[in-house]
Amino acid sequence: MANFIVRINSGLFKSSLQRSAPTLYSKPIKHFEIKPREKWVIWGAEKAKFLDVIGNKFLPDPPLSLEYGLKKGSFPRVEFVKFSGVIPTAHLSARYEYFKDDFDQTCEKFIKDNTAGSLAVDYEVSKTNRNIDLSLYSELLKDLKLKALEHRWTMGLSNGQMRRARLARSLLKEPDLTLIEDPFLGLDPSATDTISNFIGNYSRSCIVIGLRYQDTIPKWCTHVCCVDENGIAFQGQKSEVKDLMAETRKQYTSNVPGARQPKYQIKDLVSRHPLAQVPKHEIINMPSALELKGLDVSYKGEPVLKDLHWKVAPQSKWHVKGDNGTGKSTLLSLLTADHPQSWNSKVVENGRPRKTGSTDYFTINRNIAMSSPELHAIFVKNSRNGLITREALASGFQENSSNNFLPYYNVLSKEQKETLAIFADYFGINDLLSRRFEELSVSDQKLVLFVRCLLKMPKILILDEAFSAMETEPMQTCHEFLEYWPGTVFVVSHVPEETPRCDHYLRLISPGHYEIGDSTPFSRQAPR
Ligand SMILES: Nc1ncnc2c1ncn2[C@@H]1O[C@H](COP(=O)(O)OP(=O)(O)OP(=O)(O)O)[C@@H](O)[C@H]1O
Repeated sequence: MANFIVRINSGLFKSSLQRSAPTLYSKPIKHFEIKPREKWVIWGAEKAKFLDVIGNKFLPDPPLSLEYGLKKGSFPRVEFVKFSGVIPTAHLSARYEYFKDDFDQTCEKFIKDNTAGSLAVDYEVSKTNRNIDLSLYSELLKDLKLKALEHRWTMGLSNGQMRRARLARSLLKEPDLTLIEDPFLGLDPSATDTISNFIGNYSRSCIVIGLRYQDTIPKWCTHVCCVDENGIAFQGQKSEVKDLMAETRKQYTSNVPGARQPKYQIKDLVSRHPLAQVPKHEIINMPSALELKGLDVSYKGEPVLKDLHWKVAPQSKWHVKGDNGTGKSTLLSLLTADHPQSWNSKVVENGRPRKTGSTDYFTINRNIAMSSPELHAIFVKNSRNGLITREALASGFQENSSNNFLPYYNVLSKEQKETLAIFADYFGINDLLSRRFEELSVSDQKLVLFVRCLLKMPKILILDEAFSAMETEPMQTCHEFLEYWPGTVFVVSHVPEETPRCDHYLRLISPGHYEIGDSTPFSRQAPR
């Protein structure tokens, strides 16, 4: 067996066999090599593309310029762990409506990934004949803190829980090379430590992770490869490239003045919001935008939210905090009526209790817009059918549903088209409008989803991990914009740098335990 895991020698890469197909980078990659026991971080805005290169997703030219150090004749076993949402295709409502048949598998089955079945029938069909190493299975469950979730339904896992399950599922396949993009996004600090320590100590597969310029490089990392649109910018042992990294980080994470030169100003955008013209004294006298009067939510008798009292004034900005699995998404899905227990007189909107018959899903959602990992996953999936960015944005005007992808731009009124154009200009996404959503960088996709949820001028804006995976500059533009936004805002975010300024916070701790308070600026997170 060769003494390397993967190696590139003078390779150009293409996405198609066609002669005229453009190459991924203008110049060949001279040399890149990962040896056993090395722990690499692929670093920078173009990390996803480079992970795909070393994961054999592009065609190397010449063919042997990309090699895997395996026994002759065997295929490289490469696993990609991508965390774009909960189970792809699961909209929030599907997550909470009990066990639609496409998704009704337990966490154990999801991780073992060798049979398919449905609650509709009482037999299962084998998907593979691979042998599952049951001792590895138990080890992964223990190390990734999944034991208690083993018999739970996969659809009901929170984002953080699902990430750990996905990682276990990939590693159980005993890959030679495991590629993980942004392994820490959306994780609370203790889950971040769990996953980071786990990856650092794991020795049964070579794990390579992709991180953004602004991310902290984990202590266990031995080598860094910085990539940009031209390929490898620099690479080497972490200690050798330390200074280059500091310089690069400074360059990319500071605002580049003049890079975006919008024709419009924030006031031109927010003045379109119905609350923008309402004087302060009238806002103060309005009923609460939302009030929870002792809300309880449980799953099969297990409480998640218990006796929750919460009053939200119009125009206030809230940071909804809490460790993975404490019920943040459950709470938000209740607000958007995606949760079966949403018809609850303990939920009071604008002074009116929400009882069955008193309002409906569409009326509620006329005033709410959101960006969330679930929605992101659905957009990526839909864009495989050709959804372009302009249409992705236009769908933001759909009054009643965040989940409608039929072409809509041509149906928009003149005023709506103008709003879309002004927002696209301000956020610097004009050049993306005719591109397919799926082709955009993850950072641009997130930016488009953010802009999309502003367009219908919602009274309530829900930003669930809306800025994770966004590059610093566009994120700062969005945060600055939110300072002037006249609607009520709920933010869910685990990372201080990704959290826009909020006036208050609600911290969910455990069922029946929560804290409400005024936000203070975040202290910076301790490095991992
Ligand atoms: N349909 C369901 N059936 C059973 N349990 C569920 C269901 N939906 C959610 N849960 C459980 O309820 C708890 C709260 O989940 P929720 O997704 O609301 O947490 P969260 O705070 O948003 O987590 P994260 O930060 O990881 O996104 C979790 O333990 C989750 O496994």
